[in-house]
Amino acid sequence: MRPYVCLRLFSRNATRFAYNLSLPLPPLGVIGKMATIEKLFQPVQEKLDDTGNKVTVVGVGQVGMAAVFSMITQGVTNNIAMVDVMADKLKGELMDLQHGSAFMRNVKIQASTDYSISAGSKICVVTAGVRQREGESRLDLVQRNTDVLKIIIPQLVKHSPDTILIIASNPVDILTYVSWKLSGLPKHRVIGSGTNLDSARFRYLLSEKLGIATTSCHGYIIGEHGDSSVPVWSGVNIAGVRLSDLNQKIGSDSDPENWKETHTMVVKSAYEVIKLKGYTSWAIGLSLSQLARAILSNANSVHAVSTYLKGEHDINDEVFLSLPCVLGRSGVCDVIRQPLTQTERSQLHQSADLMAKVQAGIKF
Ligand SMILES: NC(=O)C1=CN([C@@H]2O[C@H](COP(=O)(O)OP(=O)(O)OC[C@H]3O[C@@H](n4cnc5c(N)ncnc54)[C@H](O)[C@@H]3O)[C@@H](O)[C@H]2O)C=CC1
Ligand SMILES: CC(=O)C(=O)O
Repeated sequence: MRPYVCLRLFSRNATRFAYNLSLPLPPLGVIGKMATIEKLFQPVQEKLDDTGNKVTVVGVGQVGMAAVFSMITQGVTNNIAMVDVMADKLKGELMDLQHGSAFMRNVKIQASTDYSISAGSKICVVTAGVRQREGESRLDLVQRNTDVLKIIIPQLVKHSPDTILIIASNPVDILTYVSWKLSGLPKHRVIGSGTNLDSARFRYLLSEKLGIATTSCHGYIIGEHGDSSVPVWSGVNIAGVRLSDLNQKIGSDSDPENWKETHTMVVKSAYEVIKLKGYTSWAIGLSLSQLARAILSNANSVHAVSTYLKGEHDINDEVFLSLPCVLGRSGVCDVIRQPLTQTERSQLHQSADLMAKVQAGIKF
């Protein structure tokens, strides 16, 4: 196997990059014997490579690169490995980031088509696979992306047996279930990006309607990331003031103010962006970065992510859907027991039934 060459000898305390170059390079020791470098440094001890916060991102397409860019510019990690099947694309993305090294804070970035580069990752984010074309639903991608995960997941677990998987590839809830099955990891270490994105879209749209900051609008979308997602109108609040106390019909068909439309817009969001620019990337990249930060910093913060749902809200199937979860260093620590209305509960059950039906048709 070709060596991975870390260029840190040439850029001490700057951003560090490695790539499995097509030509074998001399080992580090040989580079280190260059006269100028020998004159510059008095070696005291070997440098440690482990930063304790390594994240691997599989798939350097629109979503993967938005996630990488968010994580390194927001200081979530300073140790990223990127894996994809397209060697040229990988190298191009690596070089492009490398040219930004003067603007970053000592980030180590590696890229390879070989999964050994992912070894020792605290988190592996999976964004590989096909995306929807205009008019396609997320569920239309299920078998194609299951086949992609069959290649990826065993490799990730082989090289990082203690890792936490964050799945973003669609249909994300089904593929989180597939990853859990393929990985053999405990359920708290397999997480789908789920409705963290839908909830963010919801909060943004509420903020536009109310004329206040997105961060001051509190509310969760649960269930499926996508068409059957469930808005928890009963919990939407501003500074603890529940909108459902002000408008008892909020979110229902009979609401004269038609707040339901806000959720409809959330569901349509991805389709609209895909129609306009071909894909969605920035918001999911930021969402993945937030989830990685929660885990790496052991934040015990609450996020709507896709998790193992059997036993919650009387769901009997082995499905992964989003509920608000406490995320920390070991993955999902708690599922928040939201009190749901009868309508919200029955919508969640419909999502679960749909997931179970789709899962039954998957060829592993
Ligand atoms: N969960 C969410 O909220 C969101 C999920 N997505 C999903 O994320 C996925 C990726 O979307 P984009 O980045 O836009 O697609 P893209 O086509 O830009 O990138 C996909 C990448 O996966 C790579 N890939 C394919 N097979 C692979 C394999 N076996 N091993 C390693 N890499 C492989 C491709 O070479 C490509 O670079 C899609 O399934 C999309 O639907 C997209 C947006 C939001
Ligand atoms: C594509 C997708 O899943 C999203 O942007 O919500």
